[in-house]
Amino acid sequence: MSEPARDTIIAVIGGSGIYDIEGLEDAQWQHVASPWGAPSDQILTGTLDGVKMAFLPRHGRDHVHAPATVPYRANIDALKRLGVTDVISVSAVGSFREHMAPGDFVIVDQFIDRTIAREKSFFGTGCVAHVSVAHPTCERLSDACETAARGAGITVHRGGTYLAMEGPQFSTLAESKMYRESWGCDVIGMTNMPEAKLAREAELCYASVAMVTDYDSWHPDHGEVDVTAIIKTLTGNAEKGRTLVAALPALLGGQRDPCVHGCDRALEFAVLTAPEARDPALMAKLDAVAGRIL
Ligand SMILES: CSC[C@H]1O[C@H](OP(=O)(O)O)[C@H](O)[C@@H]1O
Ligand SMILES: Nc1ncnc2[nH]cnc12
Repeated sequence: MSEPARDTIIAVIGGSGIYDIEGLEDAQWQHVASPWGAPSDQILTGTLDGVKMAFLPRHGRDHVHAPATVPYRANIDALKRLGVTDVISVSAVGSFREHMAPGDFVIVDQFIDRTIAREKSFFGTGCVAHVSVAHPTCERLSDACETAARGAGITVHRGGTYLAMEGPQFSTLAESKMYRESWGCDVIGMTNMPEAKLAREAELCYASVAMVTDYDSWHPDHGEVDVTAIIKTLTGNAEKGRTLVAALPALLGGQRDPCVHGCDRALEFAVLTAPEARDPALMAKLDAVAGRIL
């Protein structure tokens, strides 16, 4: 028997320079408690064009969380607890490609995860699970982001590999050249991992909209990466991002069928630990993320 359609709830995780979204009806900042710790901030909820929306500033409204200390698990768990179905990450990135210029948007579809000091899974001792992240972003959701971007007149590149670095320092020249020339990466940032992996474990569709703010350090005609210039580019392009987000409810609709790519069933065959051997304390923490299958 086919699964019934359910309410769409779109979450936007706003990155550096994006601390709010406008135009929500019944907007309110809500505290959402999570067994995985405190999320980055309260979550703004409301409706846009009749579709439920949630907004979470990844670094907090006052930008208090560094890339390595963003509470990624609490954030994804809190969104899941709110009933979110679709997560759109909006991030600042450096570019490794001449044609992906500052101000352009890239709908990322692959990642290389070079982060080293972050909690990357909801699972572990007492409940072991392995999900596939071969295709870490949702094509259906990425399609909507691309359409929204094109409709907003944004120069958008569909597909690209995002190098997730630990930071908080920017890359050395040698690293930048290696990521670009040997590893074939297109953009670089510090936050989409483990966020995308955790979204998959939580059976949420995830798309990554990356706004190019700089050319990292490889480009011979551009100087070192400078955070002031990054924020200036971000601020100058914030309106584009807002227009993109505002178009999403109409494109995604208020009801959704099961994801054709299976993002919302990622845990179906993922848990290996025998039911009788599962740790009750961990099982309790997994109530939102994995409640559907546990
Ligand atoms: C402000 S420059 C570096 C900072 O910006 C990006 O954050 P986000 O992905 O949340 O937009 C990048 O990953 C770094 O964390
Ligand atoms: N060059 C860069 N490296 C890492 N994160 C970034 N965020 C924006 N620009 C970046």
